[in-house]
Amino acid sequence: MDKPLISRHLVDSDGSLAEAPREVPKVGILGSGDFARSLATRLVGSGFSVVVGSRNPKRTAGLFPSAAHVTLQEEAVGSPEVIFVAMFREHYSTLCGLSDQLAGKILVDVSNPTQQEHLRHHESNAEYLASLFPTCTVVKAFNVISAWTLQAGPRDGNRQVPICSDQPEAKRTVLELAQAMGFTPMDMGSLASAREVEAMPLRLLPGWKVPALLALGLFVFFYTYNFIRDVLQPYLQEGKNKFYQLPVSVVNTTLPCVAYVLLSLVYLPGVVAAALQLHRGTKYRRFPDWLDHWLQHRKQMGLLSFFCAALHALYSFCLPLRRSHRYELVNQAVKQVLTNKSHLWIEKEVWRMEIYLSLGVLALGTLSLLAVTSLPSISNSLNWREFSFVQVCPFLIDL
Ligand SMILES: NC(=O)C1=CN([C@@H]2O[C@H](COP(=O)(O)OP(=O)(O)OC[C@H]3O[C@@H](n4cnc5c(N)ncnc54)[C@H](OP(=O)(O)O)[C@@H]3O)[C@@H](O)[C@H]2O)C=CC1
Ligand SMILES: [Fe+3]
Repeated sequence: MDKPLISRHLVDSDGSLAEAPREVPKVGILGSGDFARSLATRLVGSGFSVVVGSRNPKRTAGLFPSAAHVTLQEEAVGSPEVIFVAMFREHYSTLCGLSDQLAGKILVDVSNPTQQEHLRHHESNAEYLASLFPTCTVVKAFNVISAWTLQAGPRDGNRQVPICSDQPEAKRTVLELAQAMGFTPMDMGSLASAREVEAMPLRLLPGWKVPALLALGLFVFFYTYNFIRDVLQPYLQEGKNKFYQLPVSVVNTTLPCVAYVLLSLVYLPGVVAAALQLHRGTKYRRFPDWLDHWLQHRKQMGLLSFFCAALHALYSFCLPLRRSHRYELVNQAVKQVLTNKSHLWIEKEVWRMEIYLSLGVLALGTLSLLAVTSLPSISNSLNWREFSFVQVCPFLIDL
């Protein structure tokens, strides 16, 4: 995305281009790492003029979109009112030489501490930055957004950006900036909340409670149904004792049911959302809360669906290991010898197994390939892997 998507030119009534009356808002970025690059790409794409401050602009300029101006730190902080500090906490103090140029500006702290750093420091990174630059206004924002999401663009699931600052005017400026970039800003109050905001990405498995409970509920429901159908009914009606099937067979029949329902719940909200947009005739209105929550849980439901499908594949490959299966095989072989008929060669079953095996190997191969190719993005986000998992789920469920 080299050029701004939002043109700053206006079209006159006669069709000719006229200059926009407003100046292109300029945003500064200090740092030239992964986050800075993705941020610059998104800002340029959202119509902002971007100036990047680097210790070594010659080396890093080629990594940024051509519309972004990459220069030395001291030159970059001159004109923009809003400056993103895309650096780690331990390097903040190296900026102290720029204090005079930075005076009166809005500094946006995007940093994320590690678990150890979070426990070690009692004040948040944003408050530390504010203490180093008392003449600036520090706003905490964008730390929950990965470099990958910034580059790929916000999705329904992860577009919320918590923002906090002690200065309402500066906070409003950054809120508007986040909105212009396609995110949904969330006002978290004063800078004292920064510690809480910085803890957000550290929370393990956020948003897993509802999908996990849903998967458990579905499992209990389908397990009970399969138990009644495959075990209880034959016992009551024909006196057959099939209770040995409870740990493996019934579980294995239940898993794909759960996987399919979860997978359909991953795709369904997208369809509902599209239908709602068509009905409303616009895509610029908020979805109702229930749909928003549902959309936000798609990643977790997709991964749980994949987990159930993978478990089903594993169980299916282990089925022939059971003693009961060996007994059935021997039983059939004896019958075959006695009746002199080839009962064991059931053409349909043979083909079924061949196709299952080949699909299984294909799915495993694809998964390994995806795992290898997604390694570079692992540090950034789960999104790509979520996409891959959801795509391969139907293959695995069919096993
Ligand atoms: N990567 C991500 O997905 C996310 C990152 N963040 C936060 O963004 C910030 C930057 O992260 P990221 O871009 O991944 O990190 P990188 O290591 O890729 O980039 C850090 C940048 O800091 C600059 N820098 C300035 N002074 C120093 C110094 N003394 N020593 C080393 N580097 C220095 C460097 O730019 P130069 O050499 O040009 O001066 C360097 O490119 C961090 O605080 C991180 O927590 C937040 C959310 C997500
Ligand atoms: Fe199956």
